[in-house]
Amino acid sequence: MMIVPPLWREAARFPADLARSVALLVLVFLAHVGQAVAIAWSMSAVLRGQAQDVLLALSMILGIAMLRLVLSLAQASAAARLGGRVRQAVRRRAMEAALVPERLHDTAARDGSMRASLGDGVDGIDAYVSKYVPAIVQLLLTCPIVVVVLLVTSPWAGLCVAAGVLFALVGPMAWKRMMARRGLDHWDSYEALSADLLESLRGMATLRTLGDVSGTRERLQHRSEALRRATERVMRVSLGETSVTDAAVQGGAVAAAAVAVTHAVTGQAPALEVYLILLLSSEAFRPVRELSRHWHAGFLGLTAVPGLERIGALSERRTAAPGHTTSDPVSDPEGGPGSDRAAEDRPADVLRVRGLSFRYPDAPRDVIHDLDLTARRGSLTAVVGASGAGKSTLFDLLLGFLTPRTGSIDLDGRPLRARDIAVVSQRPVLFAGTVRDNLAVAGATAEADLVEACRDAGILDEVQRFPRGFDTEVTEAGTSLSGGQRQRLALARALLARSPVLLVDEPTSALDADRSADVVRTLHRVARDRVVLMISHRTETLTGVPDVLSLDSEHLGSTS
Ligand SMILES: Nc1ncnc2c1ncn2[C@@H]1O[C@H](COP(=O)(O)OP(=O)(O)OP(=O)(O)O)[C@@H](O)[C@H]1O
Repeated sequence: MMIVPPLWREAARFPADLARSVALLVLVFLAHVGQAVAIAWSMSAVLRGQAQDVLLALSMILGIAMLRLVLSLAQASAAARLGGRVRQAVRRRAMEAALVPERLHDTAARDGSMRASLGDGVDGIDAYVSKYVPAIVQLLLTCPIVVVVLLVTSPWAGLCVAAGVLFALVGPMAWKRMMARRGLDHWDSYEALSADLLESLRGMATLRTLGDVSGTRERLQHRSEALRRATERVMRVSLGETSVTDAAVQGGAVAAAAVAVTHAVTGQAPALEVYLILLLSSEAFRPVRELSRHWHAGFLGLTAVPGLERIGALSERRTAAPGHTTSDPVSDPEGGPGSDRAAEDRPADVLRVRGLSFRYPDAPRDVIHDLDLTARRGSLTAVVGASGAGKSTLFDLLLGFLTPRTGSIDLDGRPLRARDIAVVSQRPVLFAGTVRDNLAVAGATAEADLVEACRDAGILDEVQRFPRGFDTEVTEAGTSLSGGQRQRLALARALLARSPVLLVDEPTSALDADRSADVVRTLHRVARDRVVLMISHRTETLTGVPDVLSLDSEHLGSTS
């Protein structure tokens, strides 16, 4: 028996569904017992030559069989409902825990592991909760009743069955720890293979360029081999568990049958009792056999728990990456950076950063130290600095993805909120869907707005040349578009957000000189209506920018 407390808690979150599933399972079991009693009665009636009783017993058997069929169907449906609800709740919590800005800086997080936990891990929990938990409860409720009935009918037969049930339950516990260890090893191997595979697929271009495709294939084959070995080890344990359970069940049933035969031979008990002992002792082991049948379900659930706990799917509270908090000082309570669809058309005048300091966990010193910065509506503000100077960190602080150690970030004298900001990153993310879907992430969907934003971002002519215009499908991660097109589409999306602050990280890195000049002109124009802060590595983009701020190793100082 594998009792996993976190999974019992998941089941207990839906007490009505759990109770319905267990109650129906118990009723199905009682139907089996009723049928066994009716069979015993019919057989003894045959022996006694009482045709009327035989007919009555046979119709009872038939009636109970029909009832059992209906109950079994209802039970399967109740179990599926319970499993489905638990699965949905766990996935919801996993999404809440995963889609947080802190994850951006969680250096231990691997997307492939997350995918494995959300897919097979959650399925494992469903199986445990919908099949294994009700089977345990059923066993605990029903086995003692049948054993007591048997003890009353024939103490020896009752004792044989009780010993068999106990041995079937306690026997496999002898290697419980080994079972858990092998299960977790198996899960770790599976997670590692999933994560490596996903990263290899994403990095295929790099692997090809570096000529390491075959090396990666080999590494994945090693992983796959490790998973195969782990699976075999698990199967061996499973075989052991099944053998012990089977031996206990068969041993108990045979011993009880021997007692029944002895009664029959010595004439100690009437035929009805002998048949009852034979049939009930078999029924007493039914819950044990069912539990054993769901062993795999229980095991899947058991192994999925650590992965799901790691991503915070088994607790209501959001988990933060190590060293970070889930609080968001630059956004208001309703609007975390994840809920920041910009809603405000109202322009703001000045973004002011005062005394800002930040240090990465375990880093020896601040990456941003006592930083002051002012960016105003009306003209473009650029931030320059050597690689590693902290430009991206500054943006992450402004966006609320990181929590400053000290300092404040204000917009027109009030704390900056995540929803005040639209952002164009160096490697903008586009999602699978149409061009329109990708632009609609920012909120506005009116055709005229899309056209205007795309024109401003210098992408309109290309979108209009696409076979289906705004309804052209963009493949996952925008791979069907060029780097420059992705960047300009992201700029259009940011313009549509109409946020009072626009952060742009090197907006021209993927553009040719003409396009680059166009985009910079657009930014100058946009900066008349909102605060625009631009990270720049290219000096040509700084032409005409009145405020160029240089981020040196520890603080920001104006060079303009
Ligand atoms: N998650 C992290 N954990 C620890 N240190 C980090 C982390 N992210 C960045 N750093 C460190 O912080 C410093 C600033 O990094 P940041 O990415 O902000 O620089 P940057 O100016 O944007 O560089 P680039 O121009 O190359 O993009 C670097 O020394 C970097 O190694």
